[in-house]
Amino acid sequence: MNEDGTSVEAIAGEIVRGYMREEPREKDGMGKSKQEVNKLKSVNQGLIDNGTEENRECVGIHGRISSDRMREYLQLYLVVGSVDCKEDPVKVVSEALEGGATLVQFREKGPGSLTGEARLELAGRLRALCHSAGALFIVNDDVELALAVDADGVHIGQEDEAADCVRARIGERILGVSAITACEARSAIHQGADYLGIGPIYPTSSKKDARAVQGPQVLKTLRAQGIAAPIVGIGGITAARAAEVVSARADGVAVISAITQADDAQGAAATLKREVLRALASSSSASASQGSEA
Ligand SMILES: Cc1ncc(COP(=O)(O)OP(=O)(O)O)c(N)n1
Ligand SMILES: Cc1nc(C(=O)O)sc1CCOP(=O)(O)O
Ligand SMILES: [Mg+2]
Repeated sequence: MNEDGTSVEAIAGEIVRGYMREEPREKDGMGKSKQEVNKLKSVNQGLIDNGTEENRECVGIHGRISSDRMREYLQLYLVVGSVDCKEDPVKVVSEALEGGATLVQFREKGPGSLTGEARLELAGRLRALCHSAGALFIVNDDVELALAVDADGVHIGQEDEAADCVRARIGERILGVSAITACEARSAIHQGADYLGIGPIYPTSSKKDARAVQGPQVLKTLRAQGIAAPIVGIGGITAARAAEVVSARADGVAVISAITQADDAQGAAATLKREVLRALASSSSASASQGSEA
């Protein structure tokens, strides 16, 4: 509850309704024309429109997201908070979406991060941007914030609230869980995870309390141990390393610095996306030719 007696949910509702009322509009908050927004949507395949039936399918009205759909959204996953960005986070996210990011996680944590209404407002703003571009919007750690801004889902780690409790609180929204062992992965899936975040694959400077570096081998090992769930690799991933991560059988890559610290966030996202798509195509043609030899 705020000092004036308004609840966080009420403020969030107003913010989110404000964005939803205004869309679609001739120009969005970033000054994009309808044509530009449509172009963004076509960059992001598997599209959702804010407030349409197709959008609701992704966020839980029609049941949990399918694994196939989840895999598509994991292709280029931007994890972002205001402290990660060299520039205005709204600009960074907008450019990343233009470059082809398919999912954005709002991870507003650490020294200097936003709190209270500013945090809520930024979350609402990024959610609206993501939906305008046909991307998903997920909140890190904070279930209350995710529900307040009507996010598509929540990402939690092994040290956060238990996955089954979060699943109960978020209904059919998307649940992502961090894991590195097959035991953690199986338990997360059993408790309702829709995808797994596996890392750090490489050394990272973006998370001070990251676990030991795993290398891409962890992905192959998990697959060999029968973990078939949608997986995104995270930690130290750059455009030069993205193909290696996907070839090790991740469905996509999650990055902070490769986009938020780039001079050209759109270009960085586009290059990452191209590498991911190229690696996915060559993995699927390799498995098709293995199948035809069998
Ligand atoms: C996609 C993705 N994978 C892993 C993480 C890390 O989550 P967690 O271990 O809970 O650490 P914090 O991000 O909360 O510091 C993630 N955020 N996203
Ligand atoms: C948020 C996060 N989680 C990690 C994990 O290993 O679970 S690594 C990480 C930070 C990723 O940032 P960058 O792309 O800049 O390395
Ligand atoms: Mg966490």
